[in-house]
Amino acid sequence: IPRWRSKRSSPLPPGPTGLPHIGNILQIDPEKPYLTFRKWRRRYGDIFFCRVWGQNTIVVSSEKIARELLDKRSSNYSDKMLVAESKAYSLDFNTAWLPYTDTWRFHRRIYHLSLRQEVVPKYRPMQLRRAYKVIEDLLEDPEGFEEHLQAHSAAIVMSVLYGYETASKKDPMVSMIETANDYIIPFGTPASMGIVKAFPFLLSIPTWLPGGKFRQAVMDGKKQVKEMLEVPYQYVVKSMKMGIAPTSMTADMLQWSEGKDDVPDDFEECLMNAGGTAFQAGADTTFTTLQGFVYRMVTNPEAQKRAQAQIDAVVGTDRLPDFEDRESLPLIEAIVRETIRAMPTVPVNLPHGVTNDDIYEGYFIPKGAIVLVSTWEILHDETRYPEPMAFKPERFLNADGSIGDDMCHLMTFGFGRRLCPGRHFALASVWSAVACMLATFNFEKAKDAQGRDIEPNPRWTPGLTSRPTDFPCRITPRFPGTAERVARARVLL
Ligand code: HEM
Repeated sequence: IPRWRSKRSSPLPPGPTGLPHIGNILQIDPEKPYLTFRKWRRRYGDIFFCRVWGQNTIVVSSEKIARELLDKRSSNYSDKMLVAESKAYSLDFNTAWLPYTDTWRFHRRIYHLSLRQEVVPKYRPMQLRRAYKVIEDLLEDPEGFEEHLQAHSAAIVMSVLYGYETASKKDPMVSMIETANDYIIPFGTPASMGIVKAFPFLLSIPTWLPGGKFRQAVMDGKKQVKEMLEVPYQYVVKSMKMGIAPTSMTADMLQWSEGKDDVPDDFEECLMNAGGTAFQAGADTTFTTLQGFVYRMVTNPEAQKRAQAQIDAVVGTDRLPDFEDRESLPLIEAIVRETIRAMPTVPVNLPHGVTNDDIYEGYFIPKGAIVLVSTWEILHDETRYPEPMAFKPERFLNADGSIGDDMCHLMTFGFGRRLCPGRHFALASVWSAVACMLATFNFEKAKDAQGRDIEPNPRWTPGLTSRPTDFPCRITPRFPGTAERVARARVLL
């Protein structure tokens, strides 16, 4: 592939040679792309160039370059590519796939009005109530922890978006959304969209031909997406008519729009789409982070004990931690940060599209390219984090035990104008669940029939988020009377 140059003849960043048409796709580890990027970073440096299905791709592995391009030059680095392809899949409802347009800006306005830092504290009682429910679920069925954390994350997000209270087991609304997710997640990756870009006939062949299975899946998926967007929205509209809708992003925005004259014509569609996006963006990510926390606790008993001792000293054993305690519990904060540093929830950031040709440090960055930030690589830089593979929450503490000012965990929420609008809410959800679980349970290795520890050897899920799964562990209450403690906390909430 010729390394083409700009008029000013600046070279593209260096990078691996690829094959015609498909580029470097076969060289990239599909499950752990950040490991391939690590190899290439060592060879080519903090900014390198590759092609994925003919898509020019710039990969950034340093915070300095990510900030320079995506934050400081954000007006040029906030677009999206594959716009026609995402439409073909009916994924163009999703904020994260929208190009840099007024529709996208209005989606961001919705999130800003309802999820900004000053607004999210109103959801704290709900977040705590949901954290108490996790304690109850773990008391009843500790082995099903993965399922409980997943249900918890979905519940908390359904509540903030729609004021919808999920039923305890297999909620019908959540199941419906998850069915749509089974379609959206595999189809929604840049690689699968790239396949359609490369072979557009896949979407037009009759369904009964062999390749037609693909087309059938897309057709079914479109129906599921439509349902996923409309049903929860209609639920809020109906609850509002009945005067029983609790506060939520959708209810607040419907109220906000009443009597306003600067509301766009497609307001309803935007609100539906913003809700659908935020469920997708928020439930799986929160679950992934909490699952990562459990794994780190099982494998790092010392860190766990120190955090529990701090909770016992600050909170005591009568009540449960609440947000008022947050500043007095620096170790909990440090554990959350280190959990995310050790395996960022989103290890490689979502693609940002380049609007106009640009030059960075003498390298040409072509219009139409996408920029990926390898967050995992930045957070495993051994010059910044010695022994990067070790779990050490104390990295984030000052010498006097107070929390330090390295907020690197925020990088897992992205950069620039596309930065995750749900981050304040998400971090509060994670904090409350982590603090409540550590106050009440020990997380230990499971034992085999001979009473020996079973070393957890999790599988890390591939995809946009990566979480440890399929590892056994033993979750036992730290004190007798935990159920009563939860019941008391519930009354006092
Ligand atoms: C631990 C939890 C979460 C993580 C790690 C996370 C991470 C991310 C990341 C990496 C992006 C892409 C940013 C970029 O392109 O630079 C993103 C975008 C987004 N997130 Fe989150 N997120 C989380 C929770 C949430 C929650 C709870 C919500 C809403 C309730 C949410 C809503 C969104 C939306 C709407 C976008 C698209 C933004 C855009 O393209 O303009 N996220 N998130």
